[in-house]
Amino acid sequence: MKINLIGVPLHLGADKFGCNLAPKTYREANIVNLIESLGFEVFDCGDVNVLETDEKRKYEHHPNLKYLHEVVDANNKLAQKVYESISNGNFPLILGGDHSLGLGSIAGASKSIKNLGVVWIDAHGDINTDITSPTGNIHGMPLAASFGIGHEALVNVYENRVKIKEENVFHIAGRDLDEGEVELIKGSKGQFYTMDKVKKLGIKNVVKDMLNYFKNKVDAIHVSFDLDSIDSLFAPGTGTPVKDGLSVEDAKYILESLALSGMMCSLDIVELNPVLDKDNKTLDIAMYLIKNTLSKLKYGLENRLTA
Ligand SMILES: NC(=[NH2+])NCCC[C@H](N)C(=O)O
Ligand SMILES: [Mn+2]
Ligand SMILES: [Mn+2]
Repeated sequence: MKINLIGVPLHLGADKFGCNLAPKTYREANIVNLIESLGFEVFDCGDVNVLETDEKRKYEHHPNLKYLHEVVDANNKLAQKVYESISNGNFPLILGGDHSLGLGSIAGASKSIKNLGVVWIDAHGDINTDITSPTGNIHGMPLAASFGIGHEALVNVYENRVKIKEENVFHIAGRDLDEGEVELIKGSKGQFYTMDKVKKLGIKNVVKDMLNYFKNKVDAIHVSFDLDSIDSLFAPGTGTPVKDGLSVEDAKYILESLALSGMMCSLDIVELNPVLDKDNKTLDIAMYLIKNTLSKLKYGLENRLTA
């Protein structure tokens, strides 16, 4: 198994410059060497090509889906890379970029894996639609679109089908939810462990619930990690920071437990904004989490084979 690095220099889904620079920042911080030092072979697939556009064309395709055409195009390309990586027996590590890239990751992973589970770790719900979104930023919509709720252009990214079952979604660390998102969660078949719930239960119990929930339920799990799930005090370098979030150790524990479970097939690390970061704090956290998570992947594979 190789690790496939896939960079997604996309910020149009966030409508804020900066997170498009993150893939370059990770490479300059020697992410490839870091992963190789864990004993993995790394193949860097390079960056997904993002179409050029400009501010004036934001609403060209839809009044509340900014840069719709460009975001969909980038996700179609990403989905193909993720699909190829997994179907070749490799592990795609997707480096964002804004979180709209979850559309493409999940589309690609769910083409290889029939019954895909998704763990979405995020201060935000990312379950808005063009109707409920207060901003029109597509990075607030990818999770809903993946389970079939939202504009058809997002739901049908890459392939005309709903990518995952709503009940296969496990969301952790929500604490900045919009009205429409709260409504959707109320009637949802997905699992939503908000920050309040995390604090009440403790992270160990959250992870226990998560692993039990997915046991015998899904074929594999795609993990989508938004760095703003971490408390903005520790991780200031994101476009939409929120306080009172996960500690770095909480995040580490969630991710390493998923790696050790043997169920994780792919991983997004999103929303690093190097322009907003302070002393590389957020970059360092991201690198630390990537290193620790991947270092546990091998044990996960063994666990899977012996299970
Ligand atoms: N991936 C993210 N950081 N999403 C932030 C979304 C913020 C807000 N809920 C919106 O829909 O615009
Ligand atoms: Mn997000
Ligand atoms: Mn977020």
